[in-house]
Amino acid sequence: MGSLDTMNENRRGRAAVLAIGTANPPHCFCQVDYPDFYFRVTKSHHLTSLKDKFRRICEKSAIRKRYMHLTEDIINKNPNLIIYKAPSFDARQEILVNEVPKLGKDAALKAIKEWGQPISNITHLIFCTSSGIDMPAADHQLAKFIGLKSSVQRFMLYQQGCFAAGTALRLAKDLAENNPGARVLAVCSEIMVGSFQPPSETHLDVLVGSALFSDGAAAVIVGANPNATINERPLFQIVSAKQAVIPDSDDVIIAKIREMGMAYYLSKKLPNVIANNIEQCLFETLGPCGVDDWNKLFYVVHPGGPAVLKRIEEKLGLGSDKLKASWHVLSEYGNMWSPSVLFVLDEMRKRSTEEGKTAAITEGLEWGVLLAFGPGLTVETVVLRSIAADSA
Ligand SMILES: CC(=O)CC(=O)SCCNC(=O)CCNC(=O)[C@H](O)C(C)(C)COP(=O)(O)OP(=O)(O)OC[C@H]1O[C@@H](n2cnc3c(N)ncnc32)[C@H](O)[C@@H]1OP(=O)(O)O
Repeated sequence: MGSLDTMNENRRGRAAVLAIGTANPPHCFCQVDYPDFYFRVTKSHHLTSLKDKFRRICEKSAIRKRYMHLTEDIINKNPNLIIYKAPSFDARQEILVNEVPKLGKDAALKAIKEWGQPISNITHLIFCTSSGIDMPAADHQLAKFIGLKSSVQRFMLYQQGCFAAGTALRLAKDLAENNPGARVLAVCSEIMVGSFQPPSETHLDVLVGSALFSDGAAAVIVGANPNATINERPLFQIVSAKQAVIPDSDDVIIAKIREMGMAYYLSKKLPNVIANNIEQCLFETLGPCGVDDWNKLFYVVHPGGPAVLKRIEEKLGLGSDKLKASWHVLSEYGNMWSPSVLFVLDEMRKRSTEEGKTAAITEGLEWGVLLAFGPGLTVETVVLRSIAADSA
């Protein structure tokens, strides 16, 4: 691992995550109760074999609970939401353009509180969502909600799916390292009202998404040269950030925005395609530093689904606890798309605090990697260096 230290050169001036905040809507659904709820509110009782299949998927999902903005009341007020392919775009949009920035605000305010600096010190805003689309966009709404100054430089990343947090960290790193004094607020916020569909015998992938997807938002503050005199503390340095597209995988995740809302398709190949290509992404990033034992890193992996995490563990030969933060987020929150991987990052540093480790991550490891993936298939590989609380 010695040559990873070459990545440590010029570490002054390198961007770091300075704070993390997360938020969920108030309604919590227990996974064990969800099949009854889902088939009742969509008036699909008669589809008994589909319900049995959905129950099997829920049982295998490794999810204990999820949070959702969507309630029975909202569904009753918008009856087209439960008719497969019925035009319902306007009703979905109405909810999303209002709620996505609000949920983002809750996460952003938590991150800002932890950071402890005045909101006026934020110089850049990155907002990511695949839930709803409007102009002025969700970044503008969030800036108003939290009172960002009007000179803040905004970047809106729409429709990147589950890899968007990796893209946001990559962009935040560039901004923080190339604009002296920059403090970047990056927010990912998703609400599944756009993708909610009733069970359909002709579109079985809907059962998978309905069992896994959930709502959440996460925010980070990123900056270089943290100012210790005002108590700015780096949690994770962003050492490098790279995007790659897996060849011939365009058809593995598809999401089409249509009058029926988001029509998504999840190939059964997905867990294997990701797992078969993840080592190449790690080699390209960490191979030149001589890293060949993947167990010497800590992992912040998008909890796309249990099969995805299992296949990655198998392919990389990881010990059974290496992805435990991802499994935990999957269990307690489900797959929230873009914010998921930032929930995992948050979980990592919370665990280390509880376990009294000196480094900011479990197992006391200094070097780690964040892996976020989504449509394309696109993989974001972000190398992180954990900063020990006592040496920050
Ligand atoms: C949005 C983004 O940008 C990024 C994302 O995160 S997209 C979401 C990525 N995640 C996925 O696609 C889910 C990956 N799959 C899984 O995690 C698991 O396969 C699972 C939870 C769905 C099922 O668990 P499993 O241990 O594989 O159980 P398994 O018995 O093989 O499958 C259960 C049922 O689901 C069905 N199933 C699995 N994957 C399916 C798919 N993609 N489409 C339709 N049905 C599927 C199986 O056919 C099976 O049906 P039967 O019980 O009738 O035989």
